[in-house]
Amino acid sequence: MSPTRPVRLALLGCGTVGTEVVRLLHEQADDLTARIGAPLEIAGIAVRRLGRDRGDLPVDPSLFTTDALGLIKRDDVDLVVEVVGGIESARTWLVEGLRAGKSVVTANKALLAEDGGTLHDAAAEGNADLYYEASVAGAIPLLRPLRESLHGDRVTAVTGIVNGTTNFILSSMATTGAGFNEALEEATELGYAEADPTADVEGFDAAAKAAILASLAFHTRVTAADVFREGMTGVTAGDMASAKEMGCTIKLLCIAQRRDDTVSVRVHPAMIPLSHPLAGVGDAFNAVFVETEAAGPLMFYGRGAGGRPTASAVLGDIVAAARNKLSGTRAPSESNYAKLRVRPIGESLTRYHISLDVAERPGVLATVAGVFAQHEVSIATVRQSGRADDAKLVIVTHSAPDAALAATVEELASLDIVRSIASVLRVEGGAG
Ligand SMILES: NC(=O)C1=CN([C@@H]2O[C@H](COP(=O)(O)OP(=O)(O)OC[C@H]3O[C@@H](n4cnc5c(N)ncnc54)[C@H](O)[C@@H]3O)[C@@H](O)[C@H]2O)C=CC1
Ligand SMILES: N[C@@H](CC=O)C(=O)O
Ligand code: NA
Repeated sequence: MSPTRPVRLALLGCGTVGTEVVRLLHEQADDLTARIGAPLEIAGIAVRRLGRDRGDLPVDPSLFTTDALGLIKRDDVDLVVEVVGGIESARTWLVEGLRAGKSVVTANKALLAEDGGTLHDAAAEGNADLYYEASVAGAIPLLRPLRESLHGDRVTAVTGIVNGTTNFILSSMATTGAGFNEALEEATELGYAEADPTADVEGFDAAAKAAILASLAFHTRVTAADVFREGMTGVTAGDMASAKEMGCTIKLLCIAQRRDDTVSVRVHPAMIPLSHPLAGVGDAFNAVFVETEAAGPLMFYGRGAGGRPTASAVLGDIVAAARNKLSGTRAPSESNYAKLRVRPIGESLTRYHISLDVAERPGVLATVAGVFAQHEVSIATVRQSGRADDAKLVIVTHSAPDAALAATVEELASLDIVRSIASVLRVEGGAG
């Protein structure tokens, strides 16, 4: 294309992120033109409903259309920017655009984690770019470092807080004692939550991000179905209080680890010591540790959710894709040569914090300890409190295969002397 002709983009979606993309395109138009070497122009904006009052959004109303596919197919569209979300329609749009040689910028982690392979294949077919920095950890530049800067190194682990909504809720529960519903409502108002916040609180959103991170880090296609997922709706005020007593807090973590030629990828709430760097990551902030063989530990921190921070990442990708268009080049394509086996959760090494209500009579502790021994799970600490019917045991284990820990908990639950299992939490980072 001629360097003087504007680069024209089809914007799909004008919600929390889409409106901020429009604003940034408007506010930074001159700088963007200088950085790209040609102006960026919005060719059209696909929305669900026409005629909605969009306040002071700096855009010509005639650009709105409800025909996303028709917009993508237009000859004057160079780039497709998708900030709608969801799977089916988005997949159709993006595959159509990529196959036709239109580069794509998307924030859609759900689609990338479910069927990223189809998008990457379509990008290769159409010789187009597929950028998705906003899909994981919002504004934080994380995917480009994994996709480019660290390609001379071997990543061994990626651990982090990658969901802003749940971090906002857990931080509120830990610091102000706010209730779950109240904190979720506030996170939704602030534009952090997904259209269906179940995706946040049940860990689906973090699991999608974990799959994307693991795919990039380990040069292996990892999908959401490969990720062990447990949400944070089971975390109670009691768990938080118990964590506090032990000098810990609770965070929803994404953990992807390489061991030999296998990887494990999991998302679950975990107890971590207050001295752990992730413990201090509050509000809707995200933080991700990347450990590599040569570089050692790297930490990425910033805003993982919210319209404007996410739009920043989208704009960065738009600039990269527009520059490539103008110079007739393409970003590095998908790297999935390693094809490592994904280990099931049962094979992952974890530690458990188990809180039990038990009968207070001689031999109870020995019986409980015997169950751990039988499953070859070693106990790190035991605390007993209360008397008579109120006796409570808090046990923290050493690291063991998750399957052995789960079997231990199952057997404990079946004992007469165990009145109830008050909580089971995994432990990370030396807590306990
Ligand atoms: N809000 C955030 O903090 C972040 C969001 N994302 C992702 O960005 C994407 C968009 O998220 P939000 O802006 O928060 O969602 P949103 O729900 O605020 O916006 C989506 C917009 O798409 C529109 N839409 C639905 N169906 C459509 C159709 N057929 N044609 C055209 N428009 C249609 C909706 O009316 C809505 O305005 C999602 O994939 C989300 O996972 C990624 C990172 C952060
Ligand atoms: N709902 C997500 C938005 C960003 O990806 C979150 O809360 O992190
Ligand atoms: Na990012």
